[in-house]
Amino acid sequence: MSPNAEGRSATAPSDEAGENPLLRLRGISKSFGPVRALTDVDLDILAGKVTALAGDNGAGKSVLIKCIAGIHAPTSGEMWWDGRHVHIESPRDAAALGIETVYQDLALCDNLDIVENMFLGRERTRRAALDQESMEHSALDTLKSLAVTSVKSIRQPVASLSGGQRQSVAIAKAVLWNSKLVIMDEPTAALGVAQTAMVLQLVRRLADRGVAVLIVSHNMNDVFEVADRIAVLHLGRMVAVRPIEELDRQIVVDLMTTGQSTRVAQPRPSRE
Ligand SMILES: Nc1ncnc2c1ncn2[C@@H]1O[C@H](COP(=O)(O)OP(=O)(O)OP(=O)(O)O)[C@@H](O)[C@H]1O
Repeated sequence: MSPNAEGRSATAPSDEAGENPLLRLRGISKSFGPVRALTDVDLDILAGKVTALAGDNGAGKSVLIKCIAGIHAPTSGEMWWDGRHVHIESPRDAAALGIETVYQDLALCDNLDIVENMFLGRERTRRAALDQESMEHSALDTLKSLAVTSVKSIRQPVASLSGGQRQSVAIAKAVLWNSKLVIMDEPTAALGVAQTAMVLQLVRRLADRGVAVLIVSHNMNDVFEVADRIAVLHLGRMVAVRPIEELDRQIVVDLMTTGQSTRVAQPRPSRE
């Protein structure tokens, strides 16, 4: 991760809402040869809030999260992390800042058990040997702190876990490593009703601990269940970033499909 090119101590432009975002994106564009995947995208990601990233197929959601995760380099645009100008040039840079991305199928290694997965690449050692006891304790404590009680043994290979349990372990891993921003790509896409509810509860708990969560989802029920705010991409442009109270499903669908909506949100019961 390099400081900004000019070496200036740039601070982020201030936000209209007066909140200091954990991550601020301004003017992010990304082209692949002649294909313009993102155009001039602005987005603030706030600690303690779930931001849902919505958009039709091909709108640019994956490209945007990959720019944040250090997989794609934006063609232009700027990013601030906690008020500091940054260039995230690799997944390692993203990890060093505290950004964890949970991809639907790639989050865990099937052949390893829960503890091994949670400590993969960051194993604890004691007297030149793996400190299994300490890793088991920490893994168990973290799962308990998130009220994940459905796994039988933390020494189970993750291949034997249900989809919801796998997502839970991936979320617990982010908590264990003190991630500040957790990006989740379609976390409930392969899950049934009960498991979806469990994972959404965990997403909420993550945010309630002060973690910023960015969740990509096509599922409007999930989005309205868990998100505090929704950002909508349309053909690579950010057409709206609004608190959930100002939106309803029809507005989000209008924004996703046409890039605009003239509707006013219908009042609905609060989530509490
Ligand atoms: N590596 C790449 N090379 C060329 N074009 C790409 C590449 N990755 C993405 N694109 C293009 O960028 C645009 C945005 O793609 P992206 O995958 O971000 O969409 P998405 O919103 O995630 O869609 P979906 O919901 O279908 O996953 C698409 O037109 C896509 O074809």
